[in-house]
Amino acid sequence: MATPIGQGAGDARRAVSSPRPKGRENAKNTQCRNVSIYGYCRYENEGCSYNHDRPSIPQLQPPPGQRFNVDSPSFTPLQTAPNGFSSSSRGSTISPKAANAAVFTPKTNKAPTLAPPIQVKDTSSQWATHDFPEFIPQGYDQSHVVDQNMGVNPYDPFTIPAAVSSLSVQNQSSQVNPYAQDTSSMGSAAFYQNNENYAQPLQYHLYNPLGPHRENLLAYQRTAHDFFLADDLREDLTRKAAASRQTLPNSSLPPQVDYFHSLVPLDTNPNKNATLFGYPSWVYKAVSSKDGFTYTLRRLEGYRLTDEKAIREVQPWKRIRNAGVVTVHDAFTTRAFGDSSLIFVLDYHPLSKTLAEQHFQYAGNPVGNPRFAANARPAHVPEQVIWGYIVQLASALKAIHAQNIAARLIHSSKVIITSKSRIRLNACAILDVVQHDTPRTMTDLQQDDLIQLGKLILCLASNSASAVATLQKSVDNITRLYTQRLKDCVIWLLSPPPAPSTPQSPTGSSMQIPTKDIDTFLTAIAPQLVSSLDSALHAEDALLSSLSRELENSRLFRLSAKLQTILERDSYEHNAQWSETGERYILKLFRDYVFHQVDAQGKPVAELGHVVGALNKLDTGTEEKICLVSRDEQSVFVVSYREVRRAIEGAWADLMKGAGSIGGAQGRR
Ligand SMILES: Nc1ncnc2c1ncn2[C@@H]1O[C@H](COP(=O)(O)OP(=O)(O)OP(=O)(O)O)[C@@H](O)[C@H]1O
Repeated sequence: MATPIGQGAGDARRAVSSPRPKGRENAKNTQCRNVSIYGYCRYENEGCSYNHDRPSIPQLQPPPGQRFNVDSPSFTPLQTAPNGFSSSSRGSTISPKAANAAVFTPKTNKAPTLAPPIQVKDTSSQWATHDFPEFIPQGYDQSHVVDQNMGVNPYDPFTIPAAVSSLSVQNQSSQVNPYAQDTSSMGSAAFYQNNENYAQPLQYHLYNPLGPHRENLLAYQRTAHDFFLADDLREDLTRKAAASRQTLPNSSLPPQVDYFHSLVPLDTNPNKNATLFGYPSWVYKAVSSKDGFTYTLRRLEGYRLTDEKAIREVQPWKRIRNAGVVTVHDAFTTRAFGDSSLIFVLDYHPLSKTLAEQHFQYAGNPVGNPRFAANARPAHVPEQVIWGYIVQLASALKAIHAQNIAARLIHSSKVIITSKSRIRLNACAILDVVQHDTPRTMTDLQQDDLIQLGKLILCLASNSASAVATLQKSVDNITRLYTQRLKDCVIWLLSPPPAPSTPQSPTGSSMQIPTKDIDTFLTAIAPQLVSSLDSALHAEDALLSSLSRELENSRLFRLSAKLQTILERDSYEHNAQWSETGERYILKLFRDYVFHQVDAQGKPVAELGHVVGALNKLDTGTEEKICLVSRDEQSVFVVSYREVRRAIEGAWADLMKGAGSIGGAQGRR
């Protein structure tokens, strides 16, 4: 435990090598002030001249009138169950005498918190009637024997580690402990308690970042990036979160549209193009009062529903769950906008852009889209990106055609980019409702999907939304910047499907004409599928790695929260353990050590690396020692992280014993 090393101040960050206390002539008559709570003076072997009286350690003796002999029951440790408790079943090798002997009951100063009830035969056994000396295991480091006068907990081999006892408190009160560490391996932890060779369970060593290591960098050379989520990813997620929370007070939009409220327009283009749907369309973000989630509402202005069956066309779309399709949730008509409008409820993907906004100059906007500079030229789309789009759209079409429906609208303004190179079809189900009475067959519509896909790829490869107007020329131009394979792919998609009848070859045998459908297309682009899958797996690895950094943050946050929950509580102000000589005083000093560092001139030091490093070492419970200095610089303690950790766990367990509920009144104070 904490070893006070006397008066004097020092740099709290200084490596610990404190001078030996000076002796005095009559020091032997004076009780050493450097004795730790375990009765151990670290300078004793180096000639400390103070008095180190300790209580004598009783040795294992037979009770009076008895001698140990071969028939004496030998001490056999109870078989330890995986949970660390002694098993009640005894081995068959115990002699009958041993079986009749009283159960060995360790004498401790404090009842163990979690020990299972031990049955003591109190009448028949002489062992129970005599004052049996305390059992000291061989090889036990006696420096841990406690000086009773120090008033702290003695060493007790049966004491459950604080972490376990806090667990027990948690279990007893059936509360969820939000600060609890993973206790899945506590069974083995209990088994190895106080063992010299005890290795910390693996979960305490999770913070083991692989290189490059930044420890040797100076504070100003480090960035928060070293410890937390990458800046670009964090900013992206934060901006998306902010966008999805955005509201528009005082807007002229209706406050309520069916079960949606808080409408915010996503459409910044006031010039509506009615050619795609046959109606001008508007897009809003809105919050559902059914589930509180944010959705996208696409409104077709001026639509009048004449046939109830039309709106039921949305049903099969609700079943489509594909990463390349914006999920359709519902459709309804409303008069909330002062007209008769048709509303489609879709998933909301914050800050998404359409392919047209991303890759083309906004052709339909004479004023110029504010997101693009007036003279901005669209950048050339790399072939790898185009293949990525093809694979995603092909996968979406596969899922759609498998449900015996068709996308019907694959257009650069109706495909959105939701994150880097991630696209989704965004106008599904709309034409199914609006053109409900179309005479076209499903096969025809599905064939048209492939042609529309070919046109979209052609536009992307030509960097122009109007490339389809000069189809042949645009196709010929593809090979200037892209491979022949991409050109072949576009030509195949644009070409009409083969005739349904199987023609006869000149020799009279039937010829196999390849069908034109999404399955054939997927087979043809198999190499691109593989490379796309590889890219997706790499992206997943990168995200998982980022996620693991956040995992550490949550662990450290919980540890820090635990520390702050324990410290500075009114109810503990007059508690001896928290006094300046008490066992838990070091927790206050440790808090100062971690968060209130000052330099030699007394100026605040705010070094994130130090905070993260110290909390990690605390969580791990390393044996590394640190020097804690009181604010008045009159007391200096040398403690290991392990000791601080134990003190925290003990204090936390005490706190939880008195807590009504962990998140309750006491917890919130
Ligand atoms: N599901 C969605 N989630 C988030 N944003 C969306 C969603 N659907 C569309 N948006 C955004 O709304 C804006 C308008 O979309 P819209 O489909 O109306 O495109 P547009 O270019 O305005 O086409 P049109 O000229 O046909 O109106 C775009 O910036 C788009 O990114």
